[in-house]
Amino acid sequence: MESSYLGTALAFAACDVRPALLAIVFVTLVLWRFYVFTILPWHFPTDPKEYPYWIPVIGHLRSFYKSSSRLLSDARSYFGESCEPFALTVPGQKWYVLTKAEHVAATYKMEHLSYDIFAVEVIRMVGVSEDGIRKAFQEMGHDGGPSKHLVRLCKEYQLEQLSPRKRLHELVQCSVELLRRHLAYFGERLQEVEPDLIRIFMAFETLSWQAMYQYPSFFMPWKKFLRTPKSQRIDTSWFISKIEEEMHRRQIALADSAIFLFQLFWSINGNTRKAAFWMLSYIVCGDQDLVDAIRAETAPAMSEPEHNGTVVDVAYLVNQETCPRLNSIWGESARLTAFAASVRFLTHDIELGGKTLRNGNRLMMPQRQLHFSTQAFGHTATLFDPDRFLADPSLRRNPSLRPFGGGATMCPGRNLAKQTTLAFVAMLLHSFHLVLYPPDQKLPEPAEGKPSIGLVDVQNGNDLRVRLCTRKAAYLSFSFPSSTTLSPKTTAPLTGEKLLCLCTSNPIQQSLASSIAHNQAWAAPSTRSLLAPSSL
Ligand code: HEM
Repeated sequence: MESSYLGTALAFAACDVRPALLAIVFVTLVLWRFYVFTILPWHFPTDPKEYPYWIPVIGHLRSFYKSSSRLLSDARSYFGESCEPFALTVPGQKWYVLTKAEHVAATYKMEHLSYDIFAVEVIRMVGVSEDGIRKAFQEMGHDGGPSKHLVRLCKEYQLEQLSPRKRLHELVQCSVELLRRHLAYFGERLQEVEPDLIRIFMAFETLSWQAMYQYPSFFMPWKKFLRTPKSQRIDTSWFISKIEEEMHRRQIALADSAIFLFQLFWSINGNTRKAAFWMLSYIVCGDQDLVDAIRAETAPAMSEPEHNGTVVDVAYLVNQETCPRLNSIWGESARLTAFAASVRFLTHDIELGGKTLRNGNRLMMPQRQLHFSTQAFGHTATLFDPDRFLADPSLRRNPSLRPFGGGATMCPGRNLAKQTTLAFVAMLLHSFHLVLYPPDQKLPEPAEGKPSIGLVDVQNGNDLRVRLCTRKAAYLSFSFPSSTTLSPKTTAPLTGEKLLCLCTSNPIQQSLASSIAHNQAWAAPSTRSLLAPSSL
């Protein structure tokens, strides 16, 4: 009898305790929130204000992974669109966010701010062993010069390979002349060891980081590439050969070297294909006059088929004077689709816009916030305007325009990306009539929620389908690799109308004609293309 009283009393107590506990937790959180987001800012008025959150340490983790760009916009409007530096906690780490062009420009000039911490985090995340990381960051003398670590050397070699006055020309020539046939950086060997590389790479990009943990075999092609005797891959670029020599000198294990090479492959190819996709999407979804205007403007750059030199005069295409509209569209599509952020680590306090940004925290400069600034780009900032940079060429130098980042980490591949993309777009428009099929498609939606390290991906299920009809067989005939069995002169399929999923077109590696010749990009409306991101 007594025990049943006790049981009932305990049950009541348990029932009563839960709401009481909840109340205590709630009151504690309210007090903590009041202290952190009201009292502390009052004590430290020059510290950037922090966007409030409810769960300590976790901060804005959930909203960040749901849509980082939405979180940043929400935070900005919370602070009244003031453009002052503000702070965000994403888990356990405080990030200062800069959305004002002047602050971003000032930060890019602070070359002493550190980036290495992020380089190590990424290398570790993609699976390089601790031994590989140690060897990569080991300072070693080189050719009698000062001691440098591999990541620094890699950057210097990239700059030499990609600088217009140095080795860029050879790379662009190779990329454009053999647009689809060559992996310009790695030569043909990489494609030979893994013919399915493009599809695997796009699958990787879709699954992003998860892919590396789930499929360690992903790095196999680069291992096979490294194992291939150099005499069998003499078309490897200068840059890749130098990095390979350096990794060998440092005795970096094969598995780690393969991951380093993969990372380079990723940075070289990941964004360029998206640039071509978005640029073509804007053009094809615009009106026919735009297509005609670009064709007329770029026509002098297209050489005659009998001519044995380059198919397309890239210098003519990238020149603002000779091709102002093409260049305007390049700038505009990069402005609208750049979703990355430059990042820095604060190794000491800095002053910016009257605020003190404290040592030990991280700094983020998100491009999208700058690119959608109505102050810089007017009330149409969120809309595509093909003539924006044509009407106001000074916008090209506006400090709010940062599709390639800036300062010490500014993208060294920007010239290569622009040249190959414009060459690809011009070749495509001169080779084909492009018609939306089905006709009522809208511009694909960007996958805004997905974190990006460059241009935004397309939203799942948003591929654009176009019907291609050949205009000039001559350009196509150039596009065919000699190895393909479908010779340009004899191939029947090219005379008819065909479907191509634009997403499949990797301008450097795959090329339009190769896609068609290998039947990879053909897709009946009911058949999902193997390569379309949404089908992976
Ligand atoms: C449209 C195409 C491309 C876009 C939008 C793009 C964008 C970017 C951005 C935003 C950054 C970070 C900048 C910063 O932190 O401030 C970056 C860095 C980098 N990009 Fe690109 N990129 C493109 C193409 C390329 C190509 C073709 C290559 C190589 C051939 C390349 C190589 C690199 C490298 C090595 C870095 C790291 C630089 C460093 O840490 O110092 N990118 N890119």
